[in-house]
Amino acid sequence: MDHRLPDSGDALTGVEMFAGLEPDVRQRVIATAVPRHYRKGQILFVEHDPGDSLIIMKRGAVAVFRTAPTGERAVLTVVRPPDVLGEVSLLDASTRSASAEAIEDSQALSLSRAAFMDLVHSNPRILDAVMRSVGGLIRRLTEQNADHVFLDLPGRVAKTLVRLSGESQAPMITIELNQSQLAEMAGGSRQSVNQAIGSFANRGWLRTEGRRIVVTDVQALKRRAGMS
Ligand SMILES: Nc1ncnc2c1ncn2[C@@H]1O[C@@H]2COP(=O)(O)O[C@H]2[C@H]1O
Repeated sequence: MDHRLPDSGDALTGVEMFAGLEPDVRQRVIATAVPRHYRKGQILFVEHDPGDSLIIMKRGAVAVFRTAPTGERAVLTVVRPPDVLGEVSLLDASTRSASAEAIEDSQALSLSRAAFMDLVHSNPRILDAVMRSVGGLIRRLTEQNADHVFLDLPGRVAKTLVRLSGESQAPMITIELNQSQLAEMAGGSRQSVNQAIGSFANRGWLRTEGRRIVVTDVQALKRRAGMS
Protein backbone atom coordinates (compact mmCIF):
# COMPACT_ATOMS: atom_id res chain seq x y z
CA MET A 1 0.00 0.00 0.00
CA ASP A 2 1.29 3.48 -0.83
CA HIS A 3 1.32 5.54 2.41
CA ARG A 4 2.60 8.67 0.77
CA LEU A 5 0.75 11.91 1.41
CA PRO A 6 0.09 14.37 -1.39
CA ASP A 7 2.75 17.06 -1.61
CA SER A 8 1.72 20.13 0.33
CA GLY A 9 3.48 22.77 -1.82
CA ASP A 10 6.46 23.57 0.43
CA ALA A 11 10.22 23.69 -0.14
CA LEU A 12 10.32 19.88 -0.36
CA THR A 13 7.65 19.64 -3.05
CA GLY A 14 8.44 16.89 -5.52
CA VAL A 15 11.40 15.54 -3.54
CA GLU A 16 10.64 11.82 -3.54
CA MET A 17 12.65 11.02 -0.42
CA PHE A 18 10.44 13.28 1.72
CA ALA A 19 7.13 12.63 -0.03
CA GLY A 20 5.65 10.43 2.73
CA LEU A 21 6.33 12.77 5.64
CA GLU A 22 3.63 14.47 7.72
CA PRO A 23 3.46 18.26 7.13
CA ASP A 24 4.91 19.09 10.58
CA VAL A 25 7.90 16.78 9.99
CA ARG A 26 8.47 18.35 6.57
CA GLN A 27 8.44 21.78 8.20
CA ARG A 28 11.02 20.57 10.72
CA VAL A 29 13.24 19.30 7.90
CA ILE A 30 12.95 22.64 6.10
CA ALA A 31 13.73 24.57 9.31
CA THR A 32 16.77 22.36 10.04
CA ALA A 33 18.22 22.42 6.53
CA VAL A 34 20.61 25.20 5.55
CA PRO A 35 19.90 27.11 2.29
CA ARG A 36 22.89 27.11 -0.06
CA HIS A 37 23.62 29.12 -3.20
CA TYR A 38 26.18 27.90 -5.70
CA ARG A 39 27.49 30.04 -8.54
CA LYS A 40 27.93 28.43 -11.94
CA GLY A 41 31.37 26.76 -11.89
CA GLN A 42 31.48 26.46 -8.10
CA ILE A 43 32.63 23.11 -6.71
CA LEU A 44 30.22 21.78 -4.06
CA PHE A 45 32.58 19.06 -2.89
CA VAL A 46 35.30 16.82 -4.27
CA GLU A 47 35.73 13.07 -4.23
CA HIS A 48 36.95 11.83 -0.81
CA ASP A 49 35.69 14.90 1.08
CA PRO A 50 33.81 13.88 4.22
CA GLY A 51 30.20 13.11 3.27
CA ASP A 52 28.40 15.11 5.90
CA SER A 53 25.22 16.31 4.23
CA LEU A 54 22.37 15.57 1.85
CA ILE A 55 21.86 18.25 -0.79
CA ILE A 56 18.29 18.82 -1.95
CA MET A 57 18.26 20.65 -5.29
CA LYS A 58 15.86 23.59 -5.50
CA ARG A 59 17.07 25.38 -8.64
CA GLY A 60 19.77 25.03 -11.28
CA ALA A 61 21.90 22.01 -12.16
CA VAL A 62 24.91 20.21 -10.70
CA ALA A 63 27.24 17.82 -12.58
CA VAL A 64 28.55 14.78 -10.69
CA PHE A 65 31.95 13.67 -11.99
CA ARG A 66 35.08 11.63 -11.37
CA THR A 67 38.53 12.85 -12.35
CA ALA A 68 41.23 10.59 -13.84
CA PRO A 69 44.88 11.00 -12.73
CA THR A 70 45.42 12.74 -16.13
CA GLY A 71 42.86 15.38 -15.12
CA GLU A 72 40.27 14.10 -17.59
CA ARG A 73 36.70 14.20 -16.29
CA ALA A 74 33.90 11.68 -16.67
CA VAL A 75 30.49 13.17 -15.87
CA LEU A 76 28.34 10.51 -14.22
CA THR A 77 25.11 12.45 -14.11
CA VAL A 78 23.56 15.91 -14.02
CA VAL A 79 21.32 16.49 -11.00
CA ARG A 80 18.39 18.91 -11.22
CA PRO A 81 15.45 19.72 -8.91
CA PRO A 82 13.71 17.89 -7.36
CA ASP A 83 16.57 15.36 -7.13
CA VAL A 84 18.89 14.97 -4.15
CA LEU A 85 22.64 14.56 -4.13
CA GLY A 86 25.03 13.09 -1.58
CA GLU A 87 22.95 10.15 -0.34
CA VAL A 88 25.72 7.59 -0.91
CA SER A 89 28.19 8.83 1.73
CA LEU A 90 25.28 9.57 4.03
CA LEU A 91 24.28 5.92 3.94
CA ASP A 92 27.70 4.31 4.24
CA ALA A 93 29.12 7.03 6.55
CA SER A 94 32.10 7.35 4.25
CA THR A 95 33.62 9.97 1.98
CA ARG A 96 32.11 11.43 -1.20
CA SER A 97 32.09 8.88 -4.01
CA ALA A 98 32.40 11.60 -6.69
CA SER A 99 32.86 15.36 -7.09
CA ALA A 100 30.12 17.88 -7.86
CA GLU A 101 30.14 21.23 -9.69
CA ALA A 102 27.30 23.68 -10.29
CA ILE A 103 26.88 23.99 -14.07
CA GLU A 104 24.19 26.64 -13.62
CA ASP A 105 23.65 29.12 -10.78
CA SER A 106 21.95 26.83 -8.27
CA GLN A 107 20.04 26.84 -5.00
CA ALA A 108 19.74 23.92 -2.63
CA LEU A 109 18.94 22.91 0.92
CA SER A 110 21.69 21.13 2.80
CA LEU A 111 20.60 18.67 5.49
CA SER A 112 23.34 17.49 7.85
CA ARG A 113 23.97 13.77 8.30
CA ALA A 114 23.01 14.08 11.98
CA ALA A 115 19.66 15.70 11.10
CA PHE A 116 19.04 13.11 8.39
CA MET A 117 19.75 10.21 10.77
CA ASP A 118 17.43 11.74 13.42
CA LEU A 119 14.76 11.97 10.77
CA VAL A 120 15.22 8.34 9.73
CA HIS A 121 15.06 7.14 13.34
CA SER A 122 11.87 9.06 14.11
CA ASN A 123 10.26 8.35 10.69
CA PRO A 124 11.40 4.90 9.55
CA ARG A 125 8.93 5.11 6.66
CA ILE A 126 11.46 7.39 4.96
CA LEU A 127 13.61 4.27 4.44
CA ASP A 128 11.19 3.14 1.71
CA ALA A 129 12.14 6.17 -0.34
CA VAL A 130 15.83 5.85 0.54
CA MET A 131 15.80 2.25 -0.70
CA ARG A 132 14.03 3.31 -3.90
CA SER A 133 16.66 5.98 -4.44
CA VAL A 134 19.57 3.54 -3.90
CA GLY A 135 17.83 0.95 -6.11
CA GLY A 136 17.45 3.59 -8.83
CA LEU A 137 21.15 4.48 -8.60
CA ILE A 138 22.21 0.82 -8.90
CA ARG A 139 19.88 0.37 -11.86
CA ARG A 140 21.40 3.44 -13.61
CA LEU A 141 24.92 2.16 -12.96
CA THR A 142 24.02 -1.25 -14.42
CA GLU A 143 22.63 0.44 -17.49
CA GLN A 144 25.71 2.67 -17.86
CA ASN A 145 27.94 -0.41 -17.65
CA ALA A 146 25.89 -2.22 -20.29
CA ASP A 147 25.97 0.88 -22.55
CA HIS A 148 29.76 0.97 -22.40
CA VAL A 149 29.88 -2.67 -23.47
CA PHE A 150 27.08 -2.78 -26.06
CA LEU A 151 26.81 0.71 -27.60
CA ASP A 152 29.28 2.47 -29.88
CA LEU A 153 30.11 6.10 -29.15
CA PRO A 154 27.39 7.67 -31.39
CA GLY A 155 24.91 5.32 -29.67
CA ARG A 156 26.05 6.55 -26.24
CA VAL A 157 25.84 10.18 -27.39
CA ALA A 158 22.29 9.54 -28.68
CA LYS A 159 21.32 7.87 -25.40
CA THR A 160 22.80 10.69 -23.31
CA LEU A 161 20.77 13.22 -25.32
CA VAL A 162 17.59 11.16 -24.90
CA ARG A 163 18.18 10.97 -21.13
CA LEU A 164 18.78 14.71 -20.92
CA SER A 165 15.58 15.33 -22.91
CA GLY A 166 13.65 13.74 -20.02
CA GLU A 167 10.04 12.90 -20.65
CA SER A 168 9.43 15.96 -22.80
CA GLN A 169 7.03 15.43 -25.73
CA ALA A 170 7.82 18.89 -27.16
CA PRO A 171 8.80 18.96 -30.87
CA MET A 172 12.02 20.80 -29.93
CA ILE A 173 13.92 20.17 -26.69
CA THR A 174 16.70 22.54 -25.65
CA ILE A 175 19.55 21.02 -23.67
CA GLU A 176 21.88 23.45 -21.90
CA LEU A 177 25.11 21.55 -22.38
CA ASN A 178 28.15 22.26 -24.49
CA GLN A 179 29.92 19.62 -26.51
CA SER A 180 32.75 19.04 -24.03
CA GLN A 181 30.24 18.44 -21.22
CA LEU A 182 28.42 16.02 -23.52
CA ALA A 183 31.73 14.25 -24.28
CA GLU A 184 32.35 13.91 -20.52
CA MET A 185 28.91 12.35 -20.09
CA ALA A 186 29.00 10.01 -23.09
CA GLY A 187 32.52 8.83 -22.27
CA GLY A 188 34.30 9.78 -25.49
CA SER A 189 36.83 12.27 -26.82
CA ARG A 190 35.51 15.71 -27.67
CA GLN A 191 36.49 15.22 -31.31
CA SER A 192 34.56 11.96 -31.74
CA VAL A 193 31.52 13.37 -29.90
CA ASN A 194 31.63 16.42 -32.20
CA GLN A 195 31.63 14.06 -35.20
CA ALA A 196 28.59 12.21 -33.85
CA ILE A 197 26.78 15.48 -33.20
CA GLY A 198 27.68 16.69 -36.72
CA SER A 199 26.25 13.54 -38.28
CA PHE A 200 23.05 13.76 -36.18
CA ALA A 201 22.71 17.42 -37.23
CA ASN A 202 23.15 16.45 -40.93
CA ARG A 203 20.29 14.00 -40.55
CA GLY A 204 18.04 16.67 -39.02
CA TRP A 205 17.87 15.09 -35.54
CA LEU A 206 19.26 18.15 -33.75
CA ARG A 207 21.01 21.48 -34.19
CA THR A 208 23.63 23.24 -32.09
CA GLU A 209 23.20 26.83 -30.88
CA GLY A 210 26.36 28.00 -29.12
CA ARG A 211 26.44 26.25 -25.76
CA ARG A 212 23.15 24.45 -26.26
CA ILE A 213 21.83 21.55 -28.28
CA VAL A 214 18.30 21.65 -29.67
CA VAL A 215 16.91 18.15 -30.18
CA THR A 216 14.41 18.12 -33.05
CA ASP A 217 13.84 14.37 -33.49
CA VAL A 218 14.09 12.54 -30.18
CA GLN A 219 12.54 9.38 -31.72
CA ALA A 220 15.41 9.10 -34.21
CA LEU A 221 17.92 9.47 -31.35
CA LYS A 222 16.06 6.77 -29.41
CA ARG A 223 16.32 4.42 -32.40
CA ARG A 224 20.06 5.17 -32.76
CA ALA A 225 20.52 4.39 -29.05
CA GLY A 226 18.63 1.09 -29.43
CA MET A 227 15.86 2.33 -27.15
CA SER A 228 12.95 1.73 -29.54
N1 LIG B 1 27.32 6.92 -11.01
C1 LIG B 1 26.54 7.83 -10.42
N2 LIG B 1 25.38 8.18 -10.99
C2 LIG B 1 24.59 9.09 -10.41
N3 LIG B 1 24.88 9.74 -9.25
C3 LIG B 1 26.01 9.43 -8.64
C4 LIG B 1 26.89 8.46 -9.17
N4 LIG B 1 27.93 8.34 -8.35
C5 LIG B 1 27.71 9.22 -7.33
N5 LIG B 1 26.55 9.87 -7.50
C6 LIG B 1 26.00 10.95 -6.65
O1 LIG B 1 27.08 11.82 -6.42
C7 LIG B 1 27.27 11.94 -5.01
C8 LIG B 1 28.69 12.13 -4.58
O2 LIG B 1 28.68 12.20 -3.17
P1 LIG B 1 28.05 10.96 -2.34
O3 LIG B 1 28.95 9.81 -2.51
O4 LIG B 1 27.77 11.44 -0.99
O5 LIG B 1 26.67 10.67 -3.09
C9 LIG B 1 26.76 10.59 -4.48
C10 LIG B 1 25.51 10.43 -5.29
O6 LIG B 1 24.49 11.32 -4.83
